[in-house]
Amino acid sequence: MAKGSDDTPLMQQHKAIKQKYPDAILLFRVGDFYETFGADAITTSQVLGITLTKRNNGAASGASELAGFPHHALDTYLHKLVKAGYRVAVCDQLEDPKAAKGIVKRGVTEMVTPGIATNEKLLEHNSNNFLAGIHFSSEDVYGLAFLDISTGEFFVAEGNQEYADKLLQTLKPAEVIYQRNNQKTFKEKFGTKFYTYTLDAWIFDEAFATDNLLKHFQTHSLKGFGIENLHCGVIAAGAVLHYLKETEHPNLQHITNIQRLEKEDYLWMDRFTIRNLELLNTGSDDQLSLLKVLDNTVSPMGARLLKRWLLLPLKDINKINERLNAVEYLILQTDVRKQLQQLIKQCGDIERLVSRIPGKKINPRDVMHLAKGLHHAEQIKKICSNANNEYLKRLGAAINPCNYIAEKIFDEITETPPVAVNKGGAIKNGVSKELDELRNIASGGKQYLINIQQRETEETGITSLKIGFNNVFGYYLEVTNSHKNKVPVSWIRKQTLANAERYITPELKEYEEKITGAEDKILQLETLLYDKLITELQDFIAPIQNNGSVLAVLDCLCCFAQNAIQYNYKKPQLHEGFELELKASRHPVIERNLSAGEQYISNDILLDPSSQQIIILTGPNMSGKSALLRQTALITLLAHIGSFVPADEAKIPLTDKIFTRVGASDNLSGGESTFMVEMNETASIINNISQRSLILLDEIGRGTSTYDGISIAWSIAEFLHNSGCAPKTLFATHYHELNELEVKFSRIKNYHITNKEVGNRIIFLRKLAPGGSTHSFGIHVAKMAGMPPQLIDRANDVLKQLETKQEGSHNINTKKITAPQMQLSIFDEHSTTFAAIRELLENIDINRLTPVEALMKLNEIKGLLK
Ligand SMILES: Nc1ncnc2c1ncn2[C@@H]1O[C@H](COP(=O)(O)OP(=O)(O)OP(=O)(O)O)[C@@H](O)[C@H]1O
Repeated sequence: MAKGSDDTPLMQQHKAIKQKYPDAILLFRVGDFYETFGADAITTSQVLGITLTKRNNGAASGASELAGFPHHALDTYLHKLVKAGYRVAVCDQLEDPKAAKGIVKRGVTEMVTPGIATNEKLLEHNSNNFLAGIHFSSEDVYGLAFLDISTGEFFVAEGNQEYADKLLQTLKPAEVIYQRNNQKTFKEKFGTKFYTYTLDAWIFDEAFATDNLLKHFQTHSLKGFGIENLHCGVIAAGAVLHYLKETEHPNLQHITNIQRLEKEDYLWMDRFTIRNLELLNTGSDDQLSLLKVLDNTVSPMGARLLKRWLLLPLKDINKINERLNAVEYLILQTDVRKQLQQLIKQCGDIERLVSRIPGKKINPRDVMHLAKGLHHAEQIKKICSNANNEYLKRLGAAINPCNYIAEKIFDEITETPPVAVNKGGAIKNGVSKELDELRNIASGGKQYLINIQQRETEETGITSLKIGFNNVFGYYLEVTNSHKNKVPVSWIRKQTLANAERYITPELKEYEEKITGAEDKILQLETLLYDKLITELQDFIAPIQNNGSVLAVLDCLCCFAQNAIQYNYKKPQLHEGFELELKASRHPVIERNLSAGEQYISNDILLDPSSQQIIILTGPNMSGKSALLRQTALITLLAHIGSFVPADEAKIPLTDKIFTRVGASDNLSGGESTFMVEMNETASIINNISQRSLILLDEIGRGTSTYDGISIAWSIAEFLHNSGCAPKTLFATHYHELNELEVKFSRIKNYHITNKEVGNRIIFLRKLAPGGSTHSFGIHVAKMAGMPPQLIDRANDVLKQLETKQEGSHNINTKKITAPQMQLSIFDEHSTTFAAIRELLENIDINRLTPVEALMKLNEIKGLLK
């Protein structure tokens, strides 16, 4: 504390602490309030909508801004500040103010930031809240660590920029920390959407990081975790642990493991694919995502795991089959599944409850919940051990019901304990002799007061005599004015009310001291006993946490079984060959979105690298091309997470990567409609394909002029065909010129989606059929839109000319097209309408015209006719 300062001692203390946390809002506990001062107060009052006042700090500094709120409202206000993007340091009183000599000792007990949140209000129960650390090496190697402090899950990974980006986009950390001098690079490589915080360079040092990890896990090497050769990953993980300590989070005993996220273990989907397939979000609230359709889990642990499974599908056929077989068993054994779901549901969020044990933030009600959860876990263990399925048996064996501590909790904690231990009544009778005695005194003392009241009433004849209590002078005897004259002289008057007087007696005071003394002692003793129990509970963190992970897996398996029954999904056959064969397959999300009475038309799909590697898919707008492409990818993905699939039969080859690319104009709402983006995205496929990849191209090339688009689409298809690794590809397009590819390349096949014209209407049959379609669908749609027949005839005419020209030359000049034979006799050649249409047509540069623009031009012409 600076001597000679004119600030009050309290403000000097505030200044000294604030200096250590300059970029955080300091919530400074003063009595029953958390106060903020100066700039912090201005921000806090704005964010929380609380009053901003001034406070006199001492002679020199004058007045400073002040904003505060009662201490019991901390949870509510803290999460608002953090949600608004602020870092908040909570500064508490570190000693009992009554016992303090001079100014109360204060210190920051916790720093809360978006990535380090344990408060339920800041967390979504079905999503992880990851803090990520990222380390950049001089080569293209990135080390990443992801830690969810609210569950104890800790992952580490290493890879190139694309992998780093994919993990960041997939796990969506709430906060990313990295080295201060990498600020520019981080923004260039990963964008500006993440909440970030930068740290000093010295923290990103391998020896320092290794030391941090070894100390934390209390091991001699990192070999046991299989991460010792992930040099950059270890640095990132070490930095994350350091950051937790720096932000006053020393109690990390629930972080018991660190897992390696190996790129090669998972089916790869880049972020365009995750977005295009609408796995997690659709961009519209009333549309379902795949996750929403699939998520019938019954616990938050299961919901969080399902999300991870969806984003990181397996590539190991044995592990996938293990899940599929367990799901099959749970479908057949409905009772087993229902019992498991019922029990898992009652267990609560074990992972998040456990994370509150190390800092002793777990309350008596949570502890009781945990003990009940352990009882349920024991029953789950029994059910799984009796199951006729190896994987379920193994999962059952992994559950540890921790009987000792569960029984101890049941023995010591009351059936319905209070939320806060200092409210009293958390510890059962019979746990401590001393506590029982004190409770007898407290309740016996109260009885004694009742006896005094009765005795004095009889002796004095004051029939209205009452014993009451207030905080100013404790217990008192209250006498209404009509009985005032009967009051004995030995009573001491303390208060006069409108119609009564209040008195105390020495006897009353004596018992009062006994009672209140006992009550204080009871609370102290209960807190002590509770604390002892929690200390013991700390030894069980690892097994309880492991139970949480096992329950999450069981929840997901039961959920898959339930989905299979409810949605009529079938077991896929994973194989190590390359053919993909689906019988009567459906789109899992669209079929759930259909209105009553509508039915999803199923389709057979075959992709075989030796004969039908690439399918060119044509069909009118809205016929179902994109749906067919996506259902192929989604079924492949579902099979790789161990789920049954929406198809009567599905032979799925082990797949290493799924790529989907959508032609730019489909992405207009995402603000990424440039052709450049489309080409960038497609280029990354070309550079990453393998024999086991599945590629979906939806109208690639349409972001540029027709001829450019066709040429690019053509050459991409040709490249994929001749690439040597024969990746399976579905290519939806409106360019029926691409049907020519089938003639030239042996493994490219044309398919179309059927439809039927009935009068003025088009009926979508939505069946996949061999052969390309040759229709000019744009003109067809114009006809459906009600354009005049003459105009449609003329459009067909122009189209024919264009097609003839195209066959002869690729450099069509619209100016050279023969002037139309005027059939639009309704116009006088010299009329203004005719002139306007002519000018419009002459100004069209067909080379640059996309199909959508052509439609809009037709619409413009129609407008001129009115
Ligand atoms: N097999 C099907 N059964 C029932 N409805 C379907 C089917 N396929 C698609 N649909 C419905 O048709 C709509 C349009 O499908 P989709 O977007 O796949 O058409 P598209 O041919 O790709 O159209 P465009 O060429 O305009 O992009 C879907 O949103 C869905 O509601």
